[in-house]
Amino acid sequence: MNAAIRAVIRTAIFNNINIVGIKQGYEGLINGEIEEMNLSSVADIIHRGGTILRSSRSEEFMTEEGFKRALNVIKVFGINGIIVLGGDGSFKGARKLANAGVPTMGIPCTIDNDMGYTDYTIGFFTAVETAAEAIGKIRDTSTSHGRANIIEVMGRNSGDIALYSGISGGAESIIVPEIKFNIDEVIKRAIRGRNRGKLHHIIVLAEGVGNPYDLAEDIKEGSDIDTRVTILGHVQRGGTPTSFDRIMASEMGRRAVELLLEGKSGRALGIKCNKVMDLDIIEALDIEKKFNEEMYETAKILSI
Ligand SMILES: Nc1ncnc2c1ncn2[C@@H]1O[C@H](COP(=O)(O)OP(=O)(O)OP(=O)(O)O)[C@@H](O)[C@H]1O
Ligand SMILES: O=P(O)(O)OC[C@H]1O[C@](O)(CO)[C@@H](O)[C@@H]1O
Repeated sequence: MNAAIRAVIRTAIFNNINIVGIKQGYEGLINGEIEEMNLSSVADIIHRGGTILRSSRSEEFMTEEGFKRALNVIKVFGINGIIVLGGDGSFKGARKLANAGVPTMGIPCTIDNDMGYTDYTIGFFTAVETAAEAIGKIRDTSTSHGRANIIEVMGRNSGDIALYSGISGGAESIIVPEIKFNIDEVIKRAIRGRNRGKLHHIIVLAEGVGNPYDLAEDIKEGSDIDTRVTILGHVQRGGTPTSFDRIMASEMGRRAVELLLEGKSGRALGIKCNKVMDLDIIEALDIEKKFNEEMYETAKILSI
């Protein structure tokens, strides 16, 4: 996210526009936590994880009263345009602001990659990299002990982190919310692997599909293979961003400012076939995220 903040601020300054940073997302907007930004405000952050502006989940912004307060702060601070960095929840807020007459742009920043209108969201590949690295490390101990290891990754309702990190990490099974899973098939794979001399066994589980500890019990019972669980958790939300994330963030950040300068509002930035694009934020939110079943099939074929 920092790379996107840097791109927005530098592009604004390049175009001689005064720019402020709103701290803590919509919560900070309501409370007037707003700071003047300059070239140095974003120095030395392109390679840092997290966000210098910090983040929050704001219940208040979703109330009529809270939203009115936000509009008032926008007026008081003389803000003529807002660039929202976040996932679909943040975009719903951005759409509301645009409908209320505040020129608004949305840049997709979420590790979940759960926004249907864009191929990728900023942060996703960094989370995948972290998960894949963890899988590699767990695979070493899986081999040493001859165990099965379940690694639960994040993604809310999206299985993309599980799918991409599972393929990168050579997982034997990948369990995602989009595809109904069959425990017998998972057990069969574990037994098949063991019978042909495989020492490790990696199962990547997307959060929310099921309890990883129950799954471990079932695998142990069905295959007689000792099975351990690792829940990766928030480690996936930090760390040095990948170059691809930084590049997407830089391109989208620049474009978001330029679109505002062109007088546009209510647009969602995204990436399609390696090109930065934008479309109406209402349309963007209506596009359903499609799970990449072909890629899932690849994972199944390769882990035979
Ligand atoms: N329907 C809505 N209308 C107005 N504002 C909303 C709406 N949904 C969410 N928001 C605002 O956007 C904020 C961020 O949304 P949310 O917590 O869902 O995260 P997100 O943007 O989807 O990103 P993440 O991927 O981190 O979950 C919420 O805390 C809330 O203030
Ligand atoms: O950090 P919190 O508020 O518990 O939210 C966790 C959720 O946020 C995400 O990390 C990003 O949306 C999801 O993958 C996860 O389900």
